[in-house]
Amino acid sequence: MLALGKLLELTLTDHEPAEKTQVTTKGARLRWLGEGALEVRPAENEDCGLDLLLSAGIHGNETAPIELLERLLHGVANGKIIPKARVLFLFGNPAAIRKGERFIEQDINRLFNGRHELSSGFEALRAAELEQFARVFFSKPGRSRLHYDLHTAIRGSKIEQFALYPYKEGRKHSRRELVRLAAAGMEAVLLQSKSSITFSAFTYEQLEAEAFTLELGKARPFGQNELVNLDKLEARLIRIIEDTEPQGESSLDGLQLFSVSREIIKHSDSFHLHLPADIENFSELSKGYLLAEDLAETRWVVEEEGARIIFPNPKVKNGLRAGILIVPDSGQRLG
Ligand SMILES: O=C(O)CCC(=O)N[C@@H](CCC(=O)O)C(=O)O
Ligand SMILES: [Zn+2]
Repeated sequence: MLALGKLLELTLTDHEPAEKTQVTTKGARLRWLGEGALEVRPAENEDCGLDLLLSAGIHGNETAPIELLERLLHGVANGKIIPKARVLFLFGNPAAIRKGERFIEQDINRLFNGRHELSSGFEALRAAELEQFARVFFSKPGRSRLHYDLHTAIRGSKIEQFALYPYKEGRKHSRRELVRLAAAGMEAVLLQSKSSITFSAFTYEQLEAEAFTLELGKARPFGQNELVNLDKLEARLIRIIEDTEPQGESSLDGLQLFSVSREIIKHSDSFHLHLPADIENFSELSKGYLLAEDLAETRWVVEEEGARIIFPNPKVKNGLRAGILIVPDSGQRLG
């Protein structure tokens, strides 16, 4: 196995490899770009024209996606996967991965799209660095751009694997990408309805990539992910990397669509969320339900028909989202 194929080991031991570029037996080029960042280039004349960014470990305790990227990279490094796409592998928050924590000082996934400039500390610096890796990677004109930012969730979920699709004014969500996600095992897609400060929102809004946050199950420590079944996603990612996806797929069967109705923002320490601590993602909330209260008599009451809650978290810092209210979507506005 080429030393650069062991990106996770290098990252966990905070080690800089002596050799920064290596070539696989199949002619693919691996290039170490910095901590937790490795670019794969297909052999000469093999390039299918796709630039694929795969990130994981934006939250350090979300290990199943990190293990998945590690398997893919091993496959490339030992010649079992023959890349036709350019691929950038990124482990988002190395220090947090080493500690097995979601973050050290602050959540990196709230520091993109310029937010890092308003902050300080190493997570702000890392967010700027991740933006720069992505910006350089997606700077080649005339190529397709795809970004999957892989996560696992804090709590259990009625729908285990789903994607969040960022939003940009004037840009339509792509039906074709949803077909791809369905084939990759995603059971639902949440269409965002406003700009955001996450990594996938940055690559979608600023770098013209098709970009998604993928939620793949419940977060557990390394080696304890047997309940997170990533077989379908892994098989699809290998097909994307090798450019062997089937032609003419069009089915969205089994894929539920939702749109984001509102983000619940925690404004102060007085914020109180009226949900049981063990509530699952996608739990339904009835109209009229008092979901949360905050200072100055702010009340969050469910007004939407068919509303469900995801990512409820009253422990976030003030000013950040403490949950997302979603509603079923007919898919009529897909492009
Ligand atoms: O389980 C939770 O509450 C959070 C899981 C998680 O990390 N989700 C991402 C979603 C990013 C997005 O909105 O695209 C996050 O909160 O950063
Ligand atoms: Zn996460």
